[in-house]
Parts: sequence; C-alpha cells; structure tokens
Amino acid sequence: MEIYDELLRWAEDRGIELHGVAPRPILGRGMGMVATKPIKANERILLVPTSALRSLDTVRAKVKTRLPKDTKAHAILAADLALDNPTSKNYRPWNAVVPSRESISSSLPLAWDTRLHPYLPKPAQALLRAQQSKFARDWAAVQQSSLDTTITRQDFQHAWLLVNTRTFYHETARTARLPKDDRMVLQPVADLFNHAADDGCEVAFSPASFTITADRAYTAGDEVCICYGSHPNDFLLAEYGFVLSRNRWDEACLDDAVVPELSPAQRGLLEARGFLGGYVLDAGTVCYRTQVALRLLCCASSSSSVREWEALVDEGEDGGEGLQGEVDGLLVNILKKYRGVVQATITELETLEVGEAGQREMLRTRWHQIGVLIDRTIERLGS
Ligand SMILES: C[S@@+](CC[C@H](N)C(=O)[O-])C[C@H]1O[C@@H](n2cnc3c(N)ncnc32)[C@H](O)[C@@H]1O
Repeated sequence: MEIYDELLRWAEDRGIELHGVAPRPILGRGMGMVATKPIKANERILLVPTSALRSLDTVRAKVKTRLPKDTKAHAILAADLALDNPTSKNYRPWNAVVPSRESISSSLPLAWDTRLHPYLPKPAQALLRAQQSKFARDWAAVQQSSLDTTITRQDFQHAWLLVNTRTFYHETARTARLPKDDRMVLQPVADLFNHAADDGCEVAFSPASFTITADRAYTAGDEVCICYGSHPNDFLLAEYGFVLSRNRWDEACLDDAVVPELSPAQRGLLEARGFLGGYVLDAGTVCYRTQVALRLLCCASSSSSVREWEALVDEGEDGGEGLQGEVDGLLVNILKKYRGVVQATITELETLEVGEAGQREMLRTRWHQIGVLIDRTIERLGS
C-alpha cells in the first residue's frame, strides 16, 4: 500500500481533498474507494481542483506540437502518457498506481487475441469495431508525427486504453468548442472509483473543481462507487472489461434470433422504415423495434395483413390483444430456438483454447447472463 500512501500525499500537495474514503484493493476489481469512517448522504467525499486534472492543458508542448493538427484528445492524452517517463516528477505516484499493461490487456477485448472477438455478443462487437477504427486512426497520427519513435504499438495501446477507461467528461469555455468526445480529462484519485450496480455517488464539475458527493449513507469498510452511466453489460465489457452480476440496465440483443427469420422482402420493408435490427429485450420488456419486426412476421402466417402492419408503424394501431398474443407466441418460439444457439456458444467456449482462461470465463459469464434474460422472457410470455 506504500504506493497508495505516496499517491495520497502527492494528491494532497495538489489540493485534492478526500473525506472519509481511501483506496483499497477490491476482489475482482483492482483498486476501489472504501469508506474509512461512516459517511452521511450528501457529504462531499472528494474534491479535485481543476489545476490537478491531467488534460490537454497539461500535455507537454513537445507532444502536442509534434502530432498532426487534427489529432483527437484521446490520442494526444494517450501519447503524453505513453511518452511519460514512469519516474517523471509530475506524475510518478499516479503512473505507479494505474493498471499494468498485463492487467489492461487481460481485461479489455481490444487487446485480446482477435480469435476471441467473434465470441463477443453483437453489441460488444459493434463497440469493439468502433474502438478498432479510432485506435487505428490515433496510432496512425502517432506514426505520422515527429514524436519519439521508440514508442511501440503496445505502449500506445496500453496508454490509449487507460485513457478509454479512466477519463471523465469535462467542459470549459475553451473545450466547449471541441467535439464532445474531445472534452475529456484524467482525474488522478477520482479515477479509483469503481462503477456502481446502483446509482452511485454524484459526480459534478464547475470551472474550479470536480466533486464527488455521497448518494447515501455508507458505513466504514463499504466500497463507495460512482456510476459510469446506465450501461448494459455488453457496453461495460467492451469499454471497461467487466460485467456486473446485477445490472438493472442490462439487455440482450436479439438480432441474431430475429433477423434470420425474416425474408428478403420483409427485411426490405423494415429497412425502408428504419426498423431493421437493433432488437433487444431486458428483464421486463421486449423493445418496440422487436415488436414491429415480429408483427411483420405474423403477417405471413396469420389473418393480419401487411396493411395492418403499416397501420402499426405509421399510425401506432396495435391490432389489439389477439394480435399481441400471436406476436408473443411467435417470440417465445424464436427465443427457444435462439436459446439453443446461446447454449452452444457457452459449450464451445468451454472447450476453446484461444486467449486467456479469464477472458473465456468472462465471455461464458456474459452468454450465461443473456441466457437468463431469454429464459425469463420465455417464462413470462409463455405462461
Ligand atoms: C476508472 S477505473 C476504476 C479503478 C480501477 N479498479 C483500478 O484498479 O484502478 C475503471 C476500471 O475499474 C474496473 N472496474 C470498475 N468498476 C468495476 C466493477 N463494478 N466491477 C469490476 N471491475 C470494475 C474495470 O477494470 C474498469 O476498466
């Protein structure tokens, strides 16, 4: 814990105030913030003055000026981190506590063996593709620059993923002019808070500081979390490298269940109206897009006509309870079939030898969660 004591001394010198919380190791989550005394609801537990943020304003001039003019904030911050001497006096205590290259590449799919990528659920794959293209753009910017060429792709990827998992949204009069995803800053110490399964503490910023305020009372020893956003587990997996066991925002993508059931003509009708794909269910509901696709499928097999389907899409006419019963029955059959695909993926992951055991375990856990969401819906609609 010596490195954390040093971090806290370093933080204090920079005006960072912690009230009743301190960094501690948390099983399965690296470090986290834990209450060291009882904390009351609405008590301020952290203040980080703007001067202590690591932002475009603190990036060394030699880094900023040597990168191409249109380089994104993510790449500039990552290049600054990657080129920072680990013992540099400005950030040594912070550099010493951020997750190692090994831990980052074990947890984040971008750094996994690419043969594991097809086993990610579809929404996570889409996020991963977006990350891959941003990373390729940012790495190209570094390669085109006149920066120190000893920086390797692996060094840059580690720094890039640290930025991806540890930055906070921050707006100043100057950054307000930048695109939204360029308004990001690193916050030493605040970046040790893990993501809450419930609401988490309130994060706020003003021109002077960032503050974190307790959302409820905590007793000494409780982990104190913030909320990274109302994200489903596929998002958390792709962007942060973990899934929550209880996540009220979780949902399962049904595209691979529903789209194969559609004829080319039905896909065309749905596409023309912007309803092809993006089908999801959560613990209690099946999304409207899925309902629209299923109703179209019902037209082929029942008394309802494409005209009635158009009335649903264009005028919101729902066709009444009878049609809803038909739609639910069709969905249950589709889900039962897809449940077999989910189970086959879990079984395949059990015998696969690609990547690390922990990464395969993470994927199995995720597919199991998807299976549970599907089972619950089958039970709810089938009864
Ligand atoms: C901003 S950092 C939080 C501090 C981090 N745990 C550490 O050791 O430095 C975000 C990273 O913490 C981990 N993390 C955050 N919340 C988590 C949670 N609820 N469960 C598991 N890991 C979590 C993930 O690795 C994530 O990418």
